[in-house]
Amino acid sequence: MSSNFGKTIQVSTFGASHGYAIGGVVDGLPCGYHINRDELQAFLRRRAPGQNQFQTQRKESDVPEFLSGLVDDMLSGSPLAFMIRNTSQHSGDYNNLRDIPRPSHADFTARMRYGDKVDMRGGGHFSARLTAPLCVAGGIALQLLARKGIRIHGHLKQVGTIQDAPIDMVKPNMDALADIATEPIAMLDASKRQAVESLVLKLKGEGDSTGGIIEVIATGLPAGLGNPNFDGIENRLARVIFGVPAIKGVSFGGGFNMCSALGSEMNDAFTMNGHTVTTTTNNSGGIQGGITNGLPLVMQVGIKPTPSIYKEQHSVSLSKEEDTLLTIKGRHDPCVALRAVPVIEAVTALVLLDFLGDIDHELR
Ligand SMILES: Cc1cc2nc3c(=O)[nH]c(=O)nc-3n(C[C@H](O)[C@H](O)[C@H](O)COP(=O)(O)O)c2cc1C
Ligand SMILES: C=C(O[C@@H]1CC(C(=O)O)=C[C@@H](OP(=O)(O)O)[C@H]1O)C(=O)O
Repeated sequence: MSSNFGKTIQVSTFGASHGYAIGGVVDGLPCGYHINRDELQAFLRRRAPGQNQFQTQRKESDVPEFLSGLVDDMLSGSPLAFMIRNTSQHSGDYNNLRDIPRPSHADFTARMRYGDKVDMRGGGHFSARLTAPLCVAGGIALQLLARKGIRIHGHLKQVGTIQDAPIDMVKPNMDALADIATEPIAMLDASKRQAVESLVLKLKGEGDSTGGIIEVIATGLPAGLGNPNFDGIENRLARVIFGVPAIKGVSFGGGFNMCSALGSEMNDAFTMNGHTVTTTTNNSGGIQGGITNGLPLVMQVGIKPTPSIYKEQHSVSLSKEEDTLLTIKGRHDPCVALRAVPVIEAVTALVLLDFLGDIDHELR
């Protein structure tokens, strides 16, 4: 299983949900940057499991142990390697799933690809547990980008059918987004947060799950980042974002709403702001031709409902080759989108840092 991405900043993740540890290696980070470990840990806490009633009850502290590349909290320029020990595996919960695959998890396809010895306890290497190392690498990338004046924040644009207040795509209020980052339901509109809490608790009680849409915004990017035709900002973001489990779609700016609209409604008119070319709207989401135009990068990420639900489901017994009913155990998120906001921020930061490394010699 190959798990790596990046050109100037190369990231790989390793481990399995119920193995000894998970971790990552990041090559190409610059030398001599101080990393604020408290800030990094606070970022990891936003994703960590078992922190409130809206999440999986598996508790992991998710404290990374740095093996190389960080000396006295300073990046040393050599490959950054780290691991996070797993401490709360309940592997017995997965015994029946060796024979009866969970609908819409990776149990069946992993077995088709790798055979019946594949370790799928807790989702194995396919598990969202592997998003913790992404957040370690991405949390560091966010700190490096912040020093270049680049900010990345996300919110839950939608959970089930409940929609958050829209953001201004030309002048997003990044402080407001930063303020809600540690909310268990990262929505700007407090009344919608309450509605989502009720929905998620109701679904949890019923043994069901729901999906959502995360919107991530990056500001402070220079115009001119990205390459045609297969190596643009959208291309590389989509490749890495689809590496996050449960992602089913990525769109930019006006997204799919533009498909049924008119050009006269959607085109972003150019205008001068002093000596800078800008646009009056930002339906392009800050990207045209795969290249940044200097406007905020705006991206929506569609997330499916958690596949592991506690309702009885139809599946098959692989050994008996017959249809059967499945009831699962384990500790699962009723809505994975809630914990995925920092994950999408993290991978966005890694991809953007990778592009900036091409043009910014300080970041090499
Ligand atoms: C933050 C996060 C938490 C997740 N938690 C769970 C979970 O508790 N139970 C589960 O079945 N799937 C969970 N998933 C999703 C599965 O890992 C994912 O659906 C599965 O690996 C199959 O991959 P696919 O949905 O991309 O096809 C989570 C995903 C994310 C991003
Ligand atoms: C452990 C994490 O999330 C896990 C992601 C996950 C899955 O199928 O993706 C299934 C569950 O695993 P388990 O049954 O072992 O508790 C979640 O708890 C984590 O995010 O750190």
